[in-house]
Amino acid sequence: MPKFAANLSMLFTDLPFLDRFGAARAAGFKAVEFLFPYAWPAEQIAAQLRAHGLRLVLFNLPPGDWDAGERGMACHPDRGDEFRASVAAARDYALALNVKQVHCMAGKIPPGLAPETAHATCLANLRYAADLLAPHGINLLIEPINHFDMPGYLLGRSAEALAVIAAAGRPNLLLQYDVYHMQRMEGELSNTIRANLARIGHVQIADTPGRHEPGTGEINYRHLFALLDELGYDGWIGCEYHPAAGTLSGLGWITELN
Ligand SMILES: O=C(O)C(=O)[C@H](O)CO
Ligand SMILES: [Mg+2]
Repeated sequence: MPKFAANLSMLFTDLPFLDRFGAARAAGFKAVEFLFPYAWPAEQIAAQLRAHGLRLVLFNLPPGDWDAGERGMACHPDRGDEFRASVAAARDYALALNVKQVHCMAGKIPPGLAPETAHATCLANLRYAADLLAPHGINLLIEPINHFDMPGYLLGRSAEALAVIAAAGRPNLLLQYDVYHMQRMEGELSNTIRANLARIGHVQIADTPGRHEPGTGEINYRHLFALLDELGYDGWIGCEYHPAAGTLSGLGWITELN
């Protein structure tokens, strides 16, 4: 049976952030992930993980001004200092929270910038980040994100992200394969997973339309979970969906589809 991590940025959102850890454990999760830890001292989050016997498996580098619509800055040529500071901040939290994978959002292509320049900037920044994290045994992940939800995002298809990973030549730079985004952008889920398993460091799930729990839409998750098992995927699967009608009432898919 796959290992599922509760995404605390999308599940249990009726509770304050620090209360979501205990709720996830009570619901049966042994691991969690979320977008950003930076609004809380690492010690407060570590205390929640300890208190509930949970493992933190993923969070993101600081994304720039999220509320203003920024989604990372790795492809922004004029934000090098800020990017390097964001990597250091993520490294410090990852060490304090014993996290082995962090997600670097590539960013939206700045208006007027040639896409080739954005890609070259992103590549150089990812190499820098991967090298800073490697001595600590931390993987850096990049995730293609669908252009319906996030227009202008640099990486939209698995092939684009895999090309960046190949060009970077860093063994700790891996793919975050979000089944929801990939279904919306390209389909070919089984074949893509099968062909690229060695490059996939983390999987995330939601169904479409609606980005709700597995079983609510068009994706055959029973088939995909069996495939991941068959292929020997031993990473975590982040439950990154908006529950259709409450987190607890929407967890039945875990037993129904596995
Ligand atoms: O949106 C997603 O799928 C993610 O995983 C990012 O971390 C946040 O946009
Ligand atoms: Mg995702």
